[in-house]
Amino acid sequence: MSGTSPRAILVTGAGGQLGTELQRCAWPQGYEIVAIDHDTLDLRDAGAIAAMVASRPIAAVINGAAYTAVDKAESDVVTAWAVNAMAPAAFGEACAKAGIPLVQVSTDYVFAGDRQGAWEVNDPVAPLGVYGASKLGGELAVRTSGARHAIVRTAWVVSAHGHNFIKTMLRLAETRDTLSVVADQYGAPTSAADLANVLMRITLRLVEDEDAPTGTFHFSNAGAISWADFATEIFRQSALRGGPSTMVVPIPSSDYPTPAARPANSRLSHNAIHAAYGIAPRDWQVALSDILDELIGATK
Ligand SMILES: NC(=O)C1=CN([C@@H]2O[C@H](COP(=O)(O)OP(=O)(O)OC[C@H]3O[C@@H](n4cnc5c(N)ncnc54)[C@H](O)[C@@H]3O)[C@@H](O)[C@H]2O)C=CC1
Repeated sequence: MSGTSPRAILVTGAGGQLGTELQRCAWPQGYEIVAIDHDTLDLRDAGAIAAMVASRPIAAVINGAAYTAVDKAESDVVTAWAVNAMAPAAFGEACAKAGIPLVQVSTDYVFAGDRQGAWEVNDPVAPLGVYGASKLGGELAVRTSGARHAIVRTAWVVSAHGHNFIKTMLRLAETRDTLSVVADQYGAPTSAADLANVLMRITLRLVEDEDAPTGTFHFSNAGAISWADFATEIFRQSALRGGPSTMVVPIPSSDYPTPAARPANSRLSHNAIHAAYGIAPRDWQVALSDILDELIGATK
């Protein structure tokens, strides 16, 4: 690409789990990642979003930022909707105007989680709380914006950075002999690094191929477990590395009340993303191992 300027991909949520991994991805030569966060652009400001997209040539937007404080959202409805619904609406409008694709990240929380099996992309949505409802608002805004788009729903995002279940478990294990963990909510963890790679692949296709598949897709790592199972495996693999470990006591969600209700079943089907993009996730245990390698070190 010598002599031509690189194609810029605007990434929001630069300091978050996903944004961090998107910056670590092996983007092909000729691409430049413009990763932004609060300090550059407050997503509550729709006008600033429009100005940002119009301010320079951009090849695509990946909107990975979100108001992710699920419990806090229950009492901070306006901010949750501003960041999770109005900002995607502004990106949708701006991307449609600029004629560039938009990749929007969404969540299993758009589903009620009230039946067995893995959720397909067209299954009925029925969010249980403000976070899920506001993310669904974002999906609808993007879908109707006129921008060429991919909406990628994910769940249980974990990585070596930021706030997530793995880091919380390891921290608590340092000081506790036992740990009570919810055993009646099911899903599959998603490595932020694996998700970032998938979003990179989709974004590159959308930029380079006008006929690339658009619409709604699901991505998580492969498997189906409860949070208690997840914690048990974290401690098993951590102990192998000489890291913190403790005993997991499985409890029902009713013993761990939270302001926001969570879906009991968060399993996401990979049928759509496999059919459209040939993407098949690796097992969650293998992804967990990579994260623990980074957090604790390789197996002793
Ligand atoms: N963390 C999880 O378990 C799940 C996350 N998701 C979705 O995946 C995506 C990525 O999540 P994570 O990386 O885990 O989130 P995170 O909480 O680690 O990062 C969120 C990012 O959004 C930015 N942000 C929030 N409000 C902003 C504002 N007003 N202006 C500018 N930036 C703002 C934060 O500064 C941060 O960089 C999000 O869209 C989230 O809704 C979906 C399902 C589960």
